[in-house]
Amino acid sequence: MDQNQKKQAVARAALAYVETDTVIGVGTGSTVNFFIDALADIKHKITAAVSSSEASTERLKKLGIDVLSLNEVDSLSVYVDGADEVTEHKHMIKGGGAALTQEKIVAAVAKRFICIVDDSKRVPVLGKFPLPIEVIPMARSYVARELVKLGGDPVYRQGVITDNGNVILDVHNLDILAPRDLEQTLNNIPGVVSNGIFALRGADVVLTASESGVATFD
Ligand SMILES: O=C(CO)[C@H](O)[C@H](O)COP(=O)(O)O
Repeated sequence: MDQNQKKQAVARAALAYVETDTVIGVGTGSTVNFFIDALADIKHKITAAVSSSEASTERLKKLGIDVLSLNEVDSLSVYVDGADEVTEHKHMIKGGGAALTQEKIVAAVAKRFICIVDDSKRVPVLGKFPLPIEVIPMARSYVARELVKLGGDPVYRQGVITDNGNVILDVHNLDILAPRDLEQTLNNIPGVVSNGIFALRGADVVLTASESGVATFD
């Protein structure tokens, strides 16, 4: 089974968490793209979707799935998204696709966060994957200096502008042993819009695809 087959298998497994006649939240990335494609087969089951990126919105609409803005809904039954890393505590690093801020907002509204990954994303401790941080452009150098003080090595993601008009710093070599504390600390740096640690609101269910099938961890 190659990585794409694993992504497809875990994406299909997430369909079991889609509740009838509800609005669902949809994440961003290659794993979620398989989920969107699978969702198209049961699109009449749901009322609509709220998307976390322009890319996912475009894919959902192309497949005939109604997309609402988050301001039009009070709640989401479920939010389905991938991750760059996930631990046994269901803490994640996200933002490899630069959509972390909208992902965090849409996830916050959802009753349940279903994280869909292949087994390459499961880690004992977060931090091998460089931590994405979305930053207001004029604060980039200041925020980078603050990140160095915290022991990180920030790298400006050249040529990437987020859907919110901001830039991304990818922080290497951060010690993420206390993810909830670090998530809060990073949020408090002026100029940081959001950071890719999802621990204060982690996943509720992690579905992991491996050679032996899809495992559920809840
Ligand atoms: O956080 C994300 C995008 O901002 C993605 O969920 C994360 O990067 C995983 O992507 P993929 O499924 O392509 O590996």
